Parts: sequence; structure tokens; C-alpha cells
Amino acid sequence: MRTAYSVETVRAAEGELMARLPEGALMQRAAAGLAAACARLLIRRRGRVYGARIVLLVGPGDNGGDALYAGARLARRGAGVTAVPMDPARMHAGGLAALRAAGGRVEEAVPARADLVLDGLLGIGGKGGLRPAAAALAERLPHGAPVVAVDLPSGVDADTGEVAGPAVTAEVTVAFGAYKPGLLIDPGATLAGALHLVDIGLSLDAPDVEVLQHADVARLLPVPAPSSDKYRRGVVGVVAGSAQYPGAAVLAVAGALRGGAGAVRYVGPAAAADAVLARFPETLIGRGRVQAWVVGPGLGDGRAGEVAELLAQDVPVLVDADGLRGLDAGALRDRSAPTLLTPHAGEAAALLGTDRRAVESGRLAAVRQLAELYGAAALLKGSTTLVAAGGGPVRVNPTGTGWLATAGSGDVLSGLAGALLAAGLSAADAGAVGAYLHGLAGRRAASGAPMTAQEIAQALPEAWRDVRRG
Ligand SMILES: NC(=O)C1=CN([C@@H]2O[C@H](COP(=O)(O)OP(=O)(O)OC[C@H]3O[C@@H](n4cnc5c(N)ncnc54)[C@H](O)[C@@H]3O)[C@@H](O)[C@H]2O)[C@@H](O)CC1
Ligand SMILES: Nc1ncnc2c1ncn2[C@@H]1O[C@H](COP(=O)(O)OP(=O)(O)O)[C@@H](O)[C@H]1O
Ligand SMILES: [K+]
Repeated sequence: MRTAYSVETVRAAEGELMARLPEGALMQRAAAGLAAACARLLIRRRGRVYGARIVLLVGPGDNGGDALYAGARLARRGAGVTAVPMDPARMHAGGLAALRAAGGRVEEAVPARADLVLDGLLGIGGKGGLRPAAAALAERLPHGAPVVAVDLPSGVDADTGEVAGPAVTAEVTVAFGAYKPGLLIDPGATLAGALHLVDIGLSLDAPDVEVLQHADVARLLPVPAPSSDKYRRGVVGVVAGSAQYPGAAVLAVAGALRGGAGAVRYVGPAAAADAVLARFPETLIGRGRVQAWVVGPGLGDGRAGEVAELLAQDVPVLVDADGLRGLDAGALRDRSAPTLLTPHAGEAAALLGTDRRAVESGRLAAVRQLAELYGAAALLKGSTTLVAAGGGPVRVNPTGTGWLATAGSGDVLSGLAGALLAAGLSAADAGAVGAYLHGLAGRRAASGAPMTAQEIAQALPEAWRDVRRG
């Protein structure tokens, strides 16, 4: 499990630790870890640190200070280090003195050639996108030189991953004390590249954000026991599709069958049921007992009554797509069985009474609000799918790929996550594990070329195997 902490939490932990340590000790720990990571990268690329040309982009705050002290350490190992300040009048004084003492230089223009660039423009004190002076430096990086971001790629919002203007794209980000949410959530996550954590001795409690990895997902997968029967494995009921959208029923059932349920029961119009049976003869048709319902994909208009009826039952329910229209927040909050809502940004905006742009620009806040307002687990689909529940850490899915943005892909996810609910996972776990497997299957199915939603479902068994192999 990878975890991340908000700027407020990190600053509080830093404050506590700094009060007990000599001045500057934390920055020295950070700079030592940063210099070691840079040295490893240089050795991998060119065999040694000695003789490497290193450019430091230096902002006005402590982020620039880290870069300067790390630059000094690398200069002492024989690298040629040039610092380029965002504002020559505002540079960390101690860091600058250390760099100069180690033989480093300061120049106003970014050198044309380098073996490595350290982005020390802005860290957790950065607000908004890069302002013009910083953007001008970031836009003139030496061609082909790898960029190591100091704590955070400059221009990325540490708490949300939002990028409000120009920003640095890093090959590696060396984070101090803790990952920040913006390193794990797109677009920030993509700009951050590979992540490396330097322990500076912070003590931190519950994270704000967490990311599951193979081992975490493997522990949650509902693998049948020797004594299992199909009812114990879980029966998932799918209420999806309509005369107009029969395909949604087929895709949701496909996801559910691959989701580890013992059986899938389909409830819907005859035309859709025929389409489901033609593809999946193992499907049970018509109402009956289930361990979880999936309701919504391709339902069409005017079905809110049916959705409310399912929500009145004391079984777990996943609500997606058309099922999300006109939900009664009070009724949802009163439910005692788990509920999982799986909107995309547009549906989330309608549920929150805001517009899509507001959701897109503040995805972390939006998913938390959804969970709170509806008293449910909320899975917000998109380039990094987020899952929130009960005020706990927000789960960020790391397996997504843009290839998943294909019609019907969400229908497969709802069937899959519904089957996990039926197998007994909590709503938050079903959402997070579902999104994880869905992303892996999408990568498997696409492997660099377009694929269809049906192929995502077909690749789910391979995704399970990948996860179980570790
Ligand atoms: N606080 C600590 O104990 C430690 C902090 N460390 C480093 O300190 C960093 C935070 O340092 P600071 O709080 O000084 O903040 P930063 O160095 O991130 O930046 C703050 C400065 O940048 C300017 N600025 C903000 N947004 C800008 C924008 N969009 N364009 C241009 N300029 C902008 C502000 O005016 C301010 O002067 C961390 O990210 C980390 O690198 C590490 O040394 C470890 C210890
Ligand atoms: N850029 C992207 N990167 C990764 N995953 C994406 C991206 N865009 C969409 N997705 C995923 O694709 C699926 C689309 O679902 P949805 O929006 O419900 O579409 P549909 O209704 O056509 O099935 C979701 O799982 C979503 O998270
Ligand atoms: K930075």
C-alpha cells in the first residue's frame, strides 16, 4: 500500500520534528536523500557522478534550498553544478553558500546541455500554476536531460494533483517524509514519473490518500474455499439495459460473471434478456434472492421507482449511470446495507448539484462530498478513479489507462464491482478492487491498440492471475 498525506498534515509533522532537532537538520536529511537518488540515476545512465553536468532550477523557498544543498553534495563528488535561480534576489542563503563552497556556479540562463536537471522551483509551498519567471525556466530545459523533481514537480498542486498552468514533467520525483496526494492523482501523477521516498523521520498517522498494490488487492480477492458453493460465493443481480440499450445489460453481466460471483441473475426487458442469454447462457433470468444488486447501466429514463425499490431492500446495492438520476440522499443515508455509487464526472456533478467542470477541477473534494452527502461509498470514474467512504482515506486507482475510455467500459466495471460486493467485500473494497482489476484488464486488452468494452471483460481473468501472481 502506498500512502499520501496532505500538505497541512506534513507541515504539522515537520513542525513537531523540527522543534526537537537542530536548525536545518531536516533539510540536510532531505538533501542527502535527494543527492543519493540523483547519484544513483547518474551512475545508471553514465557510470559515474564525476564529471556530470547538473543544472539546478532554484525557486525562492526551501524547495530551492533542498536543490542547492543536494547540488553541493554532488559537486563534492566531482559533478559540475550550475544553479539557475527563478529570482536571483531570493535564494536559500545557506544552500547557496554551500553550493558555492563546493565549487558550484550560479547563472541566469539555463545551460544548453546537461546530464541531469533538478527541479527545485516549487514544493509544497507552491500555489497555482508556475508564474512567468518559473515557467520560462521550465520551458527551456536542456534537451534530453532527465529531470528529478524535488519533493513535487513544480506547478503541480500538492494536495490534489491539479495543474493550473505550465508545469515540470519529471522522470523521477524524490519526495520528503511522505508522498503528497498530488503525486498519486492525475494529472500530477503522470508528471511525477517514478516515485522515490526519502525518510526524514516524520511521524504520521492516518493517511489522506492511499493506493492499493497487487498484494493488497490479492488479499481482498474472493477466491472460493474448498467448501464453497455458488450461493456462498455470492449471487449478483443485474438490473440494467432496456429495449433501447440492450448492450449495457450484456456488458454488465459480462463484468459480473468475471467478478467472482457464484451466479449472475439478470432482471430486465425480454429483448435485453435474450441478448444476455445469447452471449451468456449461464445467466439466471428474473427476480430472486441475491447477495447484491447492480442497478443502472443502460436503464434509460423513468426507472427511478425501480431503483428506489432495490435500495429499500437490506442487501448491498451498486448504483451506476441512469440509476443515479434522482437519488434520494436521505433514503440512502438511512440504509444499513452497503451502497456503492459509481458516477463519472458528469453524473457526480448532477448528484452534487454542481457542474462538471467543478468536479473535474476538484475530484478529491468531489468524491469525499459524494460519500458524505449520500452516506455511501463513492467511486468517481475518470483518468484516476477515486473511491471514498466514511471519512477514511480516499483510494486512488493506479491501474487506469486512457484506453478504458471506450463506450460500455463503465458497464463492465459496474458488473464487476457488484459481483465483488455480492462476494462480501465492503463497498469501498469492492469499488477499489473493481477499478484495479478493470484497469489491469484494460491494459491487457489494449496493449497499445484500441479495444472494446467486451474485450476488457474478456481480459479480466488475466488481470486476476496477474494480481494473484504478485
Ligand atoms: N518544512 C520542512 O521541514 C522541510 C521542507 N522541505 C522542503 O521545503 C519545501 C517547502 O518549502 P517552502 O515552504 O519554502 O515552499 P516552496 O519552496 O515550495 O515555495 C515557496 C515560495 O514560492 C513562491 N511561489 C508560490 N507559488 C508560486 C508560483 N506558482 N510561481 C512562482 N512562485 C511561487 C512563494 O512566494 C514562496 O516564496 C518542501 O516542498 C520541501 O522541498 C525539506 O527541506 C524537508 C524539510
Ligand atoms: N482517461 C482515462 N484514463 C483512465 N480511465 C479512464 C479514462 N477515461 C475514462 N476512463 C474509465 O473508463 C470507464 C468509462 O466509464 P463510463 O464513463 O461509465 O463510460 P460508459 O458509460 O461508456 O461505460 C471508467 O471506468 C473510467 O474510469
Ligand atoms: K519541485
